[in-house]
Amino acid sequence: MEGGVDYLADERKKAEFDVQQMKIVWAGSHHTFEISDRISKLVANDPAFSKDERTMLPRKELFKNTLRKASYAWKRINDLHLSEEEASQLRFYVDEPAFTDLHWGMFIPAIKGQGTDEQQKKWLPLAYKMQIIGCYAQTELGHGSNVQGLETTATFDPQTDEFVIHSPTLTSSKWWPGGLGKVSTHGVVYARLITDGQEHGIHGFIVQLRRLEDHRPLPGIIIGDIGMKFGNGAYNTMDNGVLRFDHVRIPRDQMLMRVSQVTRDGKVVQSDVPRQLVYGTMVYVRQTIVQDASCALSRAVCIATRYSAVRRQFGSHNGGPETQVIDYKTQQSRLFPLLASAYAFRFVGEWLKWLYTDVTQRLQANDFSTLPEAHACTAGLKSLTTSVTADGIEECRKLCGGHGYLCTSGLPELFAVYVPACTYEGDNIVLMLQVARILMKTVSQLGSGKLPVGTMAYMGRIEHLLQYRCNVQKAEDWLNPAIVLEAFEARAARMSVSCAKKLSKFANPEEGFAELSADLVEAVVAHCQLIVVSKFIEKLQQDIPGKGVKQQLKVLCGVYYLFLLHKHQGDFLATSCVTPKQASLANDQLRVLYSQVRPNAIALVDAFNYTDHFLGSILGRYDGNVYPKLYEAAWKDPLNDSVVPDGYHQYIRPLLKQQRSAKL
Ligand SMILES: CCCCC/C=C\C/C=C\C/C=C\C/C=C\C/C=C\C=C\C(=O)SCCNC(=O)CCNC(=O)[C@H](O)C(C)(C)COP(=O)(O)OP(=O)(O)OC[C@H]1O[C@@H](n2cnc3c(N)ncnc32)[C@H](O)[C@@H]1OP(=O)(O)O
Ligand SMILES: Cc1cc2nc3c(=O)[nH]c(=O)nc-3n(C[C@H](O)[C@H](O)[C@H](O)COP(=O)(O)OP(=O)(O)OC[C@H]3O[C@@H](n4cnc5c(N)ncnc54)[C@H](O)[C@@H]3O)c2cc1C
Repeated sequence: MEGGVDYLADERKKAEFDVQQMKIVWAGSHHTFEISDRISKLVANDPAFSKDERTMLPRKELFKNTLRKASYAWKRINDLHLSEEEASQLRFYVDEPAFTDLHWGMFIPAIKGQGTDEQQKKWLPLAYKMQIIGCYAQTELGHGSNVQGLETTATFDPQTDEFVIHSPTLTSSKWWPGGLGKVSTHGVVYARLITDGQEHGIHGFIVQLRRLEDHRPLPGIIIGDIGMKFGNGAYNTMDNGVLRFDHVRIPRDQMLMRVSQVTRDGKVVQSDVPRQLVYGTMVYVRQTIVQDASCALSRAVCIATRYSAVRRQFGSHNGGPETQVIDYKTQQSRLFPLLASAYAFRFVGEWLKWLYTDVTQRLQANDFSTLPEAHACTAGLKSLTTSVTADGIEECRKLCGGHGYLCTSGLPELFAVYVPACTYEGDNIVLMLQVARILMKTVSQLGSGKLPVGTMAYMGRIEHLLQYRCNVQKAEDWLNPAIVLEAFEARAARMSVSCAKKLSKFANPEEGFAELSADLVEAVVAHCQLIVVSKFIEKLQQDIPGKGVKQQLKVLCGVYYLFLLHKHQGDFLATSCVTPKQASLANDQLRVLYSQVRPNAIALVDAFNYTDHFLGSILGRYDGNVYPKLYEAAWKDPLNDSVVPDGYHQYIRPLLKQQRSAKL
C-alpha cells in the first residue's frame, strides 16, 4: 500500500463478519487456504512473474515470454519440491494461459482415464517429469461439437502391427488444440478407428508429433499455430494449433485401450467399460471449468466492488464529497447478484468436485451407474456458470464506467481470456441440449417404476410438484429455504413436463426435439439453476464457524435465488409457481437484502484473498488508491515515450499545413 494509506479502510471497518473465517470458507478448508495464500504471495513477490506489459507485447514476444514464465515456474516447482496441489496453485496464480494447462489439464487426464494400467505406467512418468509435453487434439477444422463426425482416420495395418494416422481432407485438419501449435511433442489424437475395412467409432491415440532432439515435426506431420485470437495479450499466450497427418505410423499399443482393445490380428474387443468413457476427459475438464467460473467471476466482482466504493458521482451537499457509486440502488442491483453468484458457483463447484471424485472411484471399481449424472451435471453446470460469468465480467466492466474500458482495469483482458469458456469443452448450447435429452428421458420414464436419482430426484415427486401452490404471504417468507426450493423445483419440473408434452405430439421425436430446442434449453436453465440454489442452501446447513459468517452467506444465498426469481419471473408466473403478488414480494425482499450486503461488500470481496498481482487491476487495488496509479500508468504507454508522435512529420504536419493554406 502506498504510504500505508488504505483508502478503503472505512469500508473495511463496516464489515459485520469475521473476514478471516470467510477466507477459509471461500478456499474450502484451512489447508487449501494456507496453500493458496502462501503460493499466491510467492508468485506476487517474484518479479519474474510480473505481468505489466502483457497487453502491449507483439505476439512473438508475448509467446516467448510465456515460455520463459512456464519454464521458470517449472524450475520453482522443482526447486521448492512443491506438491501436485501446490504446483497447480502456482500455475493458477501465474495467471497466464499456456501449453502447460493442456499438458496437465487434458493430456495427462486423458491417459489416466482412457489408458490401460500398462499404458499409464509407460507414459505418465515421462509426462509428470515433462520429458514429453502433450496436448489434446480432438477438434478439427470441419468438426468440433459433433465428435462422431471427426474425419481423421486410424487404420490398423496387421502387417506391421501399426496404426496409420491420416488426415484425408482439409476439414480433417486438427484445429484449435492448445499447446499444439508450437510446443507439444505428443498429442492424444482422436480419430476414427478402422480395422479390416470396418469403422469402430472415435478413439484416442498417443501420437508423437515432434522430434525430441530438435523439436522438428516428424515425417508426415504438418503443424503450426492457427493465428491471433480475440483481444490483446489474453489467450494469445497460447499456441492453439493446426495439425495434418500424411499416413503417419504409430505402434498398436499407442491406442488408448481402456474402453476397447485392438488385438494383434486386428480384432476390436470391447471391455465392459461404456464407450462414453472416451469422452471422460471432457467430463473432468468441464468440472474444473465450473470451479474456475467462480474464480473469474469473483475476480471481476472484486475489481468492480472496490472501484464502486472509490468512485463518486453526483450528490454533493454543501461542497461535501459526492456519492459513492456503490450506494446507488441500480449499481447494487447489478453488482450484488454477481457477488452472490460468485459465492454460489464456488459452492456448486465444490460439490461438483466431490461428485466427480465419487464417480471416478466408482469407475475404478467398474460401477458406471453414476456416469450419466456426472455427464448431465458437468455439461449443464459448465454451460450455466460460464455463460453467467462471461456476461458478468462484461457487466463489471460497465459498472466501472469509462475506466473499466482501460486495459489497466484488468477487465478487458479477463473478458478476452474468459469468454471462449462458453465455447471450449463443448459449446454451451450443444451441452444444454445434451442435458435436455437426459431430462426428457427422465420425464418419459416417470411412472415406469424407475425412480430418478441424484439431481433429477425431485422429478420423482412430480405429482406433488404439478399441484404445488406457493404459500408466500409476506416478503420475509421468501427467506425460508424450503419454500424457495419447492418453487424452483416446481418451475423446473413444470417446464420439463411442458416440453415433454409438446414433444409427444411429434410423430418423429428427433424432429420434435429440433423444433422445440429453444424451449428445451430454457427448461435446462431452470433445472441447472435449481441445482445451484439447492447446493447453496445445503452449504448453509453445514457447521460454519466465525462471527457473522453464516449470516452473510445466508444473505448472499437470498440475493442469489431472489435475483433469479426476479429475472425469470416470466417462467415462474407462466408455470403458475408464484402469483404476481408473490413475485413482487420477492423483489421487495431482494431490495432489503441488497441493503444488508452493502456494508459488507468490500469485506466480502476481500475474502477472495486475491493479491494485487493476481487481480492485475488498478481499479481493483486493495488500497483503493486508484487515481494516482491510473495517472502514473498512462505515462508508461509507449505512445507517451515521445511528446511529438512518430508520424507527425509524415501525416499530421502536412494535414495542418494544408488546412492553413486553404484558409489563406
Ligand atoms: C488475464 C486473465 C487470465 C484469467 C484466467 C481466468 C480464468 C480462466 C478460466 C478457466 C480456464 C479453465 C480451464 C481451461 C481449460 C480448457 C480450455 C482449453 C482447452 C479446451 C479444450 C477443448 O475444447 S477439447 C474439445 C472439447 N470438445 C467438446 O466438448 C465437444 C462437444 N461434443 C460432445 O461432447 C459430443 O459430441 C456430444 C456429447 C455433443 C454428442 O456426442 P454423441 O456421441 O453424438 O452423443 P449422443 O448425443 O449420441 O449421446 C450418446 C450417449 O452418450 C452420452 N454422453 C455424451 N457425452 C457424454 C460424456 N461426456 N460422458 C458420459 N456420457 C456421455 C449421452 O448422454 C448419450 O447417452 P444415452 O445413450 O444413455 O442416451
Ligand atoms: C480458446 C479455445 C481453445 C480450445 N482448445 C481446444 C483443445 O485444446 N483441444 C481441442 O480438441 N479443441 C479445442 N477447442 C475447440 C472447441 O472444443 C470447439 O470449438 C468447441 O467444442 C465448439 O465446437 P465448434 O467450434 O465445432 O462449434 P460449432 O459446433 O460449429 O458451433 C457453431 C454454432 O452452431 C451451434 N450448434 C452446433 N451444433 C448444434 C446443434 N446440434 N443444435 C443447435 N445448435 C448447434 C452452436 O451453438 C454455435 O452457435 C478450443 C476452442 C477454443 C475457442
